[in-house]
Amino acid sequence: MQINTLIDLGWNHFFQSQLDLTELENLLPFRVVNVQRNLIDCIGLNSDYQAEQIQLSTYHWRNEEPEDHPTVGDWLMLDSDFQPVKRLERKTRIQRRAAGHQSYIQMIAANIDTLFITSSCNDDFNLNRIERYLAIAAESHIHCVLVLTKMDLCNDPSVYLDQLKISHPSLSVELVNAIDAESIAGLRQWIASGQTVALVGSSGVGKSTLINGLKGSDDQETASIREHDSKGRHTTTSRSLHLLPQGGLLLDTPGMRELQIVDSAAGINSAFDDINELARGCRFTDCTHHNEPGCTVVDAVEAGRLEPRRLFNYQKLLVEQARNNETLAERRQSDRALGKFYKQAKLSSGRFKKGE
Ligand SMILES: Nc1nc2c(ncn2[C@@H]2O[C@H](COP(=O)(O)OP(=O)(O)OP(=O)(O)O)[C@@H](O)[C@H]2O)c(=O)[nH]1
Ligand SMILES: [Zn+2]
Repeated sequence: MQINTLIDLGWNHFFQSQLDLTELENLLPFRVVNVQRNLIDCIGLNSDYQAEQIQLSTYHWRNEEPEDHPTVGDWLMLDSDFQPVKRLERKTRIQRRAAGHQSYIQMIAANIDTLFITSSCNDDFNLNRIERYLAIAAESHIHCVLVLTKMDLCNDPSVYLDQLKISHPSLSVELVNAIDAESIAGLRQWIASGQTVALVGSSGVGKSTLINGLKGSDDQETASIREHDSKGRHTTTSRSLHLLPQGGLLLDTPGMRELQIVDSAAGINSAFDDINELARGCRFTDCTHHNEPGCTVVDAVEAGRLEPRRLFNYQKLLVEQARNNETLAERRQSDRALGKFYKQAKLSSGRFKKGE
């Protein structure tokens, strides 16, 4: 697609408002489209308003924390020699804390507007996994759309749609055959011009098929951008941020594809706000909703107003999150507590089943 304005690359008021007049006049915003080892590819408009791809070294950020290094989706401000001056604050961020290292945060992607949680209409469909992705997105207030693929291979998609209606009545769901261009056309409503969408989901659900379908066969994004680096060499790298022919951008990196761990309790609590709402009535403020007296969450499960599966998944994600944020020494200590949790959870689920 032709890049005419920065808006085509996802620029908006949030980024512009971080600059003063002098910076606006003298610096060029470039968006990071790929990061490999010590090299960063970014696209922006040069001073003649021509789209240009630049390759930078990460040297400028050598003394900064890993989370402050540029990641795919970031906006960088460059001077007229295409040298980095600063990185703009991120609107949203997907990050991962390296297991066992409380301090090491690795950025996976930045400035995603919408997350396509991809699942197929078969055995891959798993509400717990969908909730895990919802919690990751909630951590950074990223809007989610559930894309259910392989509808053509499924006799009765209503089996899945009905489950979603009960568990997640307000979640937007798109049922598609990822191989069929007409079928995926409806997804475009979620990828408006200047919007950045990322895909997550298990291997084989159809993420690559969707990306290729949305990009279309006439892949002109390479042709319309001049490639240039500081040494004037041309570079060809496969990008992680793709410009779509109708506008909008698709972010696809191995890190996004492997996304598993929910990093913050805030994300989990926000994705399970119904449980938090119920928990306000619990007698104890630190109620774990297992077997404490006066627990309104357990009451809701027993009364059929909350799925036991959903409560268990919430508790499991919180335990996992806490464990991921521990140092190795703390982790050994808490392994015993984790065993206790599973025992307790098993007892509770047995109790719920009896009550059904
Ligand atoms: N019939 C049908 N086949 C599909 C659909 N979506 C994907 N497939 C097929 O499923 C297989 C896997 O699809 P991919 O797009 O490679 O899956 P992926 O999610 O990118 O997998 P990873 O690269 O491992 O993450 C391919 O053979 C696709 O052609 C669909 O909606 N209907
Ligand atoms: Zn409780």
